[in-house]
Amino acid sequence: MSKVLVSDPIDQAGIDILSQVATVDVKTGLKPAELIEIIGEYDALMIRSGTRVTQEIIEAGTQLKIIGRAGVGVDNVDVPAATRKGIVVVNSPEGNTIAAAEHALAMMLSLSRHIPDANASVKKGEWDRKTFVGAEVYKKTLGVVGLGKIGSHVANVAKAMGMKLLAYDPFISTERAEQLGCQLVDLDLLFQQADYITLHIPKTPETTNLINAKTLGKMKPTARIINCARGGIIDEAALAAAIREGKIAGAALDVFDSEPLGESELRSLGKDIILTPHLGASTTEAQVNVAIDVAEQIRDVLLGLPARSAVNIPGLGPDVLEELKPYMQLSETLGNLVGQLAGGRVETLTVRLQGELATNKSQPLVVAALKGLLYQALRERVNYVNATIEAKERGIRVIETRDASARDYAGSIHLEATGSLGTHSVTGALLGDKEIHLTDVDGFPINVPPSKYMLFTLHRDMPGIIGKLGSLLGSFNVNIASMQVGRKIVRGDAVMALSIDDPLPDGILDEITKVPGIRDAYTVTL
Ligand SMILES: NC(=O)C1=CN([C@@H]2O[C@H](COP(=O)(O)OP(=O)(O)OC[C@H]3O[C@@H](n4cnc5c(N)ncnc54)[C@H](O)[C@@H]3O)[C@@H](O)[C@H]2O)C=CC1
Ligand SMILES: O=C(O)CCC(=O)C(=O)O
Repeated sequence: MSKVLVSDPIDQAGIDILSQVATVDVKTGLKPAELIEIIGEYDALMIRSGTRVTQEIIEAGTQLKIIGRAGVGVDNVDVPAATRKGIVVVNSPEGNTIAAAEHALAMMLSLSRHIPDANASVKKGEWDRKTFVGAEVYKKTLGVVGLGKIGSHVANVAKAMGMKLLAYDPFISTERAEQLGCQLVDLDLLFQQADYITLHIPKTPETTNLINAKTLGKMKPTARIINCARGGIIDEAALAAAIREGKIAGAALDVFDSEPLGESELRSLGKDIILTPHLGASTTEAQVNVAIDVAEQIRDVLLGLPARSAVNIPGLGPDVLEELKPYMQLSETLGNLVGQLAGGRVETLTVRLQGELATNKSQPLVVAALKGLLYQALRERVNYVNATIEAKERGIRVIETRDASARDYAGSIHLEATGSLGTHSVTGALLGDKEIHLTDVDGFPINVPPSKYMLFTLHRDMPGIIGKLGSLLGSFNVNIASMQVGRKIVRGDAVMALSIDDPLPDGILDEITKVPGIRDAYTVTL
């Protein structure tokens, strides 16, 4: 049974899902050295923002197949190091969207009305109504930096509160911004005009210290900044100075350059600053959502299935993935089969998507074909993450083609592998209840479901040949489960596909090719 380590607190709903397929150890608060010491035992690691998964930890995770981040940001995971080792990194892109958006909105209102300090004052026994006079958000301008999932929800609610909305996000369209009631503007204009600025962007080289002494200098003295995105987007020293000097009115921060927040001037700015300990996702609902979302993906990957929100493989929406999953399995099976037929080193793999599949996203199907192709060489070390890199490193040239006119089956995949021992091709489709069928081998039409052990022969279509092969296999105690011949013309060349119950004993292939009329024989394990 697989083993999963959960190294940050996650909801029991996630543990229950993981327990369906794995032994789950929950060990929170581990020091890096302690994690390095034990990570080698585990197939999967599930974290929140508390665990920093460094290259060292990834190197020590010799069995690791997947790292699951129960949340959005994966900046606490060395994703390139994981990718190099073929480890899938998954997150929960939407599970805590509402929680984070509501936290940002709560921060904005709390900051405007000094709620935290007023509350603390009353709890101390005071009744001070003068100090805590606030400002309304109604008819004020909110500048949303990053109009993704969280930024969009914030914009929607802020619009309902009567705020005027400006947005800056270089990666979204004017139409999308307009749908959300936002005017898309450049950053300078947003800084100059906004009464409130809320950040909903990832931390990247471009966004690091986006809010600095210079940009703070462009803002209104009444401006307030909310950061529930990532620490490091704001230069904290510059922000503290700007508030202290009255260059802006205040800030509400949930995230910090270094967490937990240590000694910091930010703590001494009174009612003009609100600080929360990275609570954006800390709602019961969000924690259930992210735990289930990520645990399901870990379960799927441990069962050999693709993950729906992997950050280091081609991104696919859950709907698309659901539709594509059976075809990915088809493509992988065909890749494995054609790799074994080709035998030696494959130099070129041609992937042709046919019929209805011709209009589909090809990248996941190509990756799946490569995963299958490389399986014999790399076994469990090849996966959806590293298949492309591994193929590239082996110098395998990949050609993608499409043929929408191929109409034998609704959608089919044709793979052709050319290598040191020649060229072989296979085609497959999903029939009936999405069952994989091989529909062509080396240009000969067949219709067989693949089985674990198979034998393929290339022979002359002539009387007696099937009987001779059957007797030969019988003499080696090999039981044939099914057999089919594919031929183009009577008494011409033909292919025989046999499903057998056990692997072929050593030496039998040579005997098979000695049968008059049989030119070649290939044994395959799928
Ligand atoms: N405080 C907390 O507990 C939580 C924080 N977060 C953080 O919130 C942030 C936003 O998350 P989502 O909305 O889910 O992400 P998202 O990916 O849906 O949206 C991010 C948006 O930022 C935009 N963007 C990227 N680079 C930009 C740039 N240089 N300038 C302006 N816009 C840029 C993107 O186009 C995208 O629209 C992330 O940093 C995430 O880690 C998310 C959940 C909880
Ligand atoms: O796990 C958490 O509480 C932090 C959430 C977060 O920051 C994120 O999802 O990006």
